[in-house]
Amino acid sequence: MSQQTTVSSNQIENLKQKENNQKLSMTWLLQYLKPVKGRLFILLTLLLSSTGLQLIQPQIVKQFIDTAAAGEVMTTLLKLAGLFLIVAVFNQLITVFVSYLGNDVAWRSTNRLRGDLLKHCLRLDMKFHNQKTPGEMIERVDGDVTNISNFFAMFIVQVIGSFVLLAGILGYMFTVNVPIALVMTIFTALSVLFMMFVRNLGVQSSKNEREASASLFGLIEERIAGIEDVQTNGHVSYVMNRFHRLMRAVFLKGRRAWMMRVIPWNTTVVLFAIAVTVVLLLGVRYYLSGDITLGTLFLIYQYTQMLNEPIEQLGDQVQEFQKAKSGMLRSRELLSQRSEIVSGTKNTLPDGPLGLAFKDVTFSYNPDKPVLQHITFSLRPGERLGIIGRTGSGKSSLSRVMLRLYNINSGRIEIGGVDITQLELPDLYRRVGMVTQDVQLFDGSLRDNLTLFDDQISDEFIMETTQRLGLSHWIDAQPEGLDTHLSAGGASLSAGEAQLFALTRVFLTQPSLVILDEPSSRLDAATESILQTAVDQMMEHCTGIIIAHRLSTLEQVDRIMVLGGGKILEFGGREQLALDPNSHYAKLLSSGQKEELA
Ligand SMILES: Nc1ncnc2c1ncn2[C@@H]1O[C@H](COP(=O)(O)OP(=O)(O)OP(=O)(O)O)[C@@H](O)[C@H]1O
Repeated sequence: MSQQTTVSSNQIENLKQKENNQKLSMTWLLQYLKPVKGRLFILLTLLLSSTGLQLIQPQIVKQFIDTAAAGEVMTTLLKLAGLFLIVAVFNQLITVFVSYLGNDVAWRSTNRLRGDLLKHCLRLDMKFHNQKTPGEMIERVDGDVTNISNFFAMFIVQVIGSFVLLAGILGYMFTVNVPIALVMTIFTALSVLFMMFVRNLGVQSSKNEREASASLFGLIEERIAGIEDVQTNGHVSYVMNRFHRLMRAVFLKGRRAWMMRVIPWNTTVVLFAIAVTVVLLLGVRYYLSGDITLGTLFLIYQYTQMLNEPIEQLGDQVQEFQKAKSGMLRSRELLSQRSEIVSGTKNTLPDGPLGLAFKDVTFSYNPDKPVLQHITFSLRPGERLGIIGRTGSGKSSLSRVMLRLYNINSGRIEIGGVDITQLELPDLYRRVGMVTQDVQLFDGSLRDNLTLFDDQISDEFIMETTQRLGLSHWIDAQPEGLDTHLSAGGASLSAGEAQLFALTRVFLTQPSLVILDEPSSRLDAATESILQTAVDQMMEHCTGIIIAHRLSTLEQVDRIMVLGGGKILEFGGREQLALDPNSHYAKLLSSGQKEELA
């Protein structure tokens, strides 16, 4: 009951956080800029210098024109030309460095965000991961952040630079000619206000675009992961059909998002054309009336042209901002997802084999379909339980809830006398081991894959364990023994070898309670009997649960549980049940329905 309360309060918290996302989307990102504030400061200083130089350049040209028009000496003109060259080259160098530093700041800050997102995803519960494909997660951890990164890189450089340049141009123009300066200011203010106003126009469509793109990645990842099934079942054309449909959605949503982003830009282009015309007409009038020199007329023209660039850059940034904002919202949304599995605080499990108790446990993946119903049983430390039952009867689910991959709906599970919800998760995982039917290999050496990157486990212990479990001849056959590099995905192991591999992995951690889900289903009879003896020996030091399809796997267990439709049909001592002709177990044994269980 208490877990149900936790779930609903988590959901409420998620909703509240979703509401706050809109307000917080910029502020929370700033924390990622904190570690790079030194670089940001240098960036800003360079940027201001570059802006200053950009403002000076037309002034030199103005001097040059006025000097030439006044018929001054050649040396003054040459000096002015030389000065212009030096300022231009220096400015270019600063621009290159500003661009480098802008990208550097963006990468440094967003890589931390990528790391936080991945760490967060790895901690989210199975219910969340069941709903998301790995491809979709890649897009969310990397694609969304790349958008934010582009925004960081260019935003800092361009927005601040553009505003300073605009302020410099307009400020100077007021000292030259007030009416022209007023026209330029009105045009600039209109353009900037307009862009502020339409800033959010494309956020939702950009978010939709990213969602469509995440689905596309999800499809590609899922189908490539199941390539064998896709090829052997002739699914290629079906997959291509789905692919084209998703591509179409990406295209349509992308086009809409693009259109929403370019509207502000196009509008400012029109505004700019009008402004240039008015400024030029006024400039010519003042020149003809002798109020300004030819050099000043050029300066006015040049500064008007220079207004275009920062305004365009601001326009580009509005687009980038829209893309980035959708990325920020999605990243923030992901970070605010809370795992339903909350770690407890106790790490007080007793040493040695651990007892286990299920007390009226009910569990379902979806509310409408109960998977485990009122399960009550207990095992003493060191006892072994064999679980049998038809496909879909809930055997694997029983082991998943024991390891807190899912929270139960009601009831209580105790390991070593402690409610598992009160246990620290790392303590639970350290003491309880599970071998499932799926074995995942990671990119790394054979040793790393067996120890799961735990360098406390010695090579001698690995070799001793693999010898007992019958995997040593396979390791010996590898070119570099334990140092052999294994590729991710498991393509280099047969299904049976993978099962031996998984068993070795779990026994290397010396668990106090071990759950073996169909440990020998993919092994031949000879290997199975060798393995059986080894597993029996190793399980002498722990409590064991064996989920089996074949009754022969269960000859050494103390107790038997028969599951059916998520309920316990029978639970008792193996020998007593075997002797009771009315028991399910005895009937299965005598009728030889060994395969029918599977
Ligand atoms: N991730 C999941 N989401 C929703 N339903 C699930 C999920 N995993 C299993 N189920 C359902 O829960 C029920 C019990 O499944 P479970 O895997 O525990 O059965 P099992 O007895 O281990 O079967 P098998 O012998 O085939 O391994 C099945 O009806 C299955 O469809």
